[in-house]
Amino acid sequence: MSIQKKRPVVIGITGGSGSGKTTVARKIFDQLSNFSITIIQQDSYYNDQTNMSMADRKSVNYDHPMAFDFNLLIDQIKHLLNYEAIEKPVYDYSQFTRSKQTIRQEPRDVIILEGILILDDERLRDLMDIKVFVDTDDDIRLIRRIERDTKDRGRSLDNIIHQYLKTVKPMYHQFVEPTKRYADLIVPEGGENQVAIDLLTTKMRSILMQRGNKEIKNNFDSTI
Ligand SMILES: Nc1ncnc2c1ncn2[C@@H]1O[C@H](COP(=O)(O)OP(=O)(O)O)[C@@H](O)[C@H]1O
Ligand SMILES: Nc1ccn([C@@H]2O[C@H](COP(=O)(O)O)[C@@H](O)[C@H]2O)c(=O)n1
Repeated sequence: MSIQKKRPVVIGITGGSGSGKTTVARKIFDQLSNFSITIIQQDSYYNDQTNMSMADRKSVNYDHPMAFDFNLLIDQIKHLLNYEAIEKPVYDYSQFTRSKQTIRQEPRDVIILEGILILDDERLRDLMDIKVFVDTDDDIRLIRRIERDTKDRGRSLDNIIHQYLKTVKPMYHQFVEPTKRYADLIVPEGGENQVAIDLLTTKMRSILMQRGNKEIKNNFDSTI
C-alpha cells in the first residue's frame, strides 16, 4: 500500500431536510472519534442578510441554491484541506441571518460536510472523497420537520406547512433529489442504517491510513 501525502478526508452527506443527515454525520463522528474530526454544516453558510428587513428575510427561499454562500464555503473547505484554521460563520435561525459571531475551526484530519445542497456545486463535489445521499420519504421528512421546527425553531404549524408546500417540497424535487446521481452511496433509513455507517467508516479509515493520518487516543480535541 503506497503512502500518499497527508490530506484531510472529506465526506459529504446530503439529503432532504429531515432525512437524517445530521444523525448519520454524528454516528460517523462517534465511530471515528479516535481521529481528529469535525462536522461542518452547510446551514452555517446561508447568505449574510444583515442588511435586509426582517420581512424580506422571512420571505427568502431557503431551499434554493442561491440562498447559500457557496464561495465562502468552498474557500473555507480549501483552507481546511491545507490544514489552515478558519473563522466559521454562525447562522441565527431566529434572526434569519448570520450572527456577528464566528467560531474558530482548527484543521482536522476528517471533515464531515453536511447539508441539503452540498452536492449541487461541482467545485464542492470535487473536494469530497466520499459523497452520500440519505434517502427518506417526503412524508417522514415532513413529520420530522414539523416536530423539529415547532420545538427548536419556534415556528407555527401553519407556517411550517406553508413553507413546506411553497418552497421546501418543490425545491427538494428540483434541486436536492437530482443530486442523488452524484452520490457514491445512497443510504435508506439514515442513522438507523448501521451497515451503511460501518461501510463508510471502514472506507474512511482505509483512506486515512493510506494518507498517513494517525489515530489519536483520548482525542479530547475533536469538536462538532
Ligand atoms: N432512522 C431514523 N429513524 C427515526 N428517527 C430518525 C432517524 N434518523 C433521524 N431521525 C430523527 O429525525 C429528526 C431529523 O433528523 P436529522 O438527522 O436532524 O435530519 P436532517 O439533518 O437531515 O435535517 C431528528 O429528530 C432525528 O432524531
Ligand atoms: N431561516 C431558515 C433557514 C433554513 N431553513 C430551513 O432549513 C432547512 C435545512 O436544514 P436541515 O437541517 O433541515 O437540513 C431547509 O429546508 C430550509 O427550509 C428555514 O426554515 N429557515
